[in-house]
Amino acid sequence: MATHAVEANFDGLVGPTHNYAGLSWGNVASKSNVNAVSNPKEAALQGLAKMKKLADRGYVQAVLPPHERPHIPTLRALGFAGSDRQVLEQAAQADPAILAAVSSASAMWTANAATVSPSADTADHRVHFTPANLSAKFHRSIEHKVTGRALKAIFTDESYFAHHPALPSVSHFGDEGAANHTRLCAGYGDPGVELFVYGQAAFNESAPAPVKYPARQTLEASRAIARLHGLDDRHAVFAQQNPAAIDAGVFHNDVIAVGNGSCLFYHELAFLDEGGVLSDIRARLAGTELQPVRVSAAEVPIEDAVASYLFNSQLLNTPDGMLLAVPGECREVASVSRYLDSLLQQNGPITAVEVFDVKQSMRNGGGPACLRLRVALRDDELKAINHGVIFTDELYNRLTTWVEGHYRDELSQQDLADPMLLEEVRKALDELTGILGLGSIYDFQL
Ligand SMILES: NCCC[C@H](NC(=O)CCC(=O)O)C(=O)O
Repeated sequence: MATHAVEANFDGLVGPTHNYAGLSWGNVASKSNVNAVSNPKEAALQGLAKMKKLADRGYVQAVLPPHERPHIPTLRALGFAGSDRQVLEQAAQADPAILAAVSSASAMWTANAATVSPSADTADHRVHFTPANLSAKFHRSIEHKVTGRALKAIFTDESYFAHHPALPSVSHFGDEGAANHTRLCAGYGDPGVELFVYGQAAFNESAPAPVKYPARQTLEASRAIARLHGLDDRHAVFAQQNPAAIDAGVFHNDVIAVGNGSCLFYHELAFLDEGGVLSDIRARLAGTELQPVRVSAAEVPIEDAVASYLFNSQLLNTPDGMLLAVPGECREVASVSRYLDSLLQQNGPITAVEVFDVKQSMRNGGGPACLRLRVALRDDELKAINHGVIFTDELYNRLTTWVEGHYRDELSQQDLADPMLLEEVRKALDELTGILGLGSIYDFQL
């Protein structure tokens, strides 16, 4: 009999400094909304509403905490000194771009928090976690330490869970976590095929690479993660992302493909070698047939896929098929809306579509799939985790009250220098670790 397991979705709770700083070259939405005034309260409530809707349908939903921002220890490491207030003041004066980078709420996109390999795939049969170094962007490269602390505070039992430090933080080992990793399997408890998608081979200068925008993930990083997690050749496939897709604004593979169970939903331009990817998966997938759902450029031009974030959807099992949880923007782009209608007529694995409003996050290039980290857990593993982060009606109510009490409904780039903001954030986060039962994970708490 197959082992029973579930997929738990760990959504990032949007932090109180959610703002639009245009920090991500290659991410079209981030660049085009630079300097817009954000609404952190609305952003956090939109995220909570998504979690609530999915929890209400019976999915195992959990939350990962936001990070401490602005991050004063990083500013100190860069030479700003004095009291916390003076550090802020100096940074704001000397280099507002640095202040913006250390103030980003980007840890909300937990698809980039880590790569997770379920125990059915790994050599020691534990669930393995490696926080992503996110070395391609300075504002994201400062996330992995606290991410690692949060994951260790949740997945505490070492007989079930193994934690690795992030890979060396240099471009050769650029790693963006689960956004470039998807798992195909029969059931969540069965051995699966982990598909690692990379943008570039770092140690081979003649290999194909994008020319306009950076490739954030390297083959060498993906291979290192597979080694660390104890995945042998039966459980890992490495595929190069189409460089042309990166140059069209597909900065992570989850902007152009998503997999769940035996289904791979993808755009024809997602991979450099589409046929090779499918046959590599098929050769390894046990107990089920791969069900590819391929979207052609004639149906949905790649620009429309990027503008709508069609593929940055959550693909979830339902009793009679799969649900595609899409961002609202999908109904605003004509080709995509038409495609979604036709998808439901196809008699394929995807049998339902539901729209989620995560506009605040979308304006920084993060859709429903970016906001969640998937962790497949056997029943005994699920039991072993710290349950303070599991979503219930009670937690939803507490977090909603917490957001309403601590978050601003407007934040501009100038506000990032406000010393009151730093105080508000620390007060809020200190309370949050109590609500979630995480102990001390932030630098200001240590
Ligand atoms: N998976 C979605 C990640 C989106 C994220 N955006 C940002 O960091 C934009 C932040 C800003 O521009 O203020 C990124 O590009 O890594």
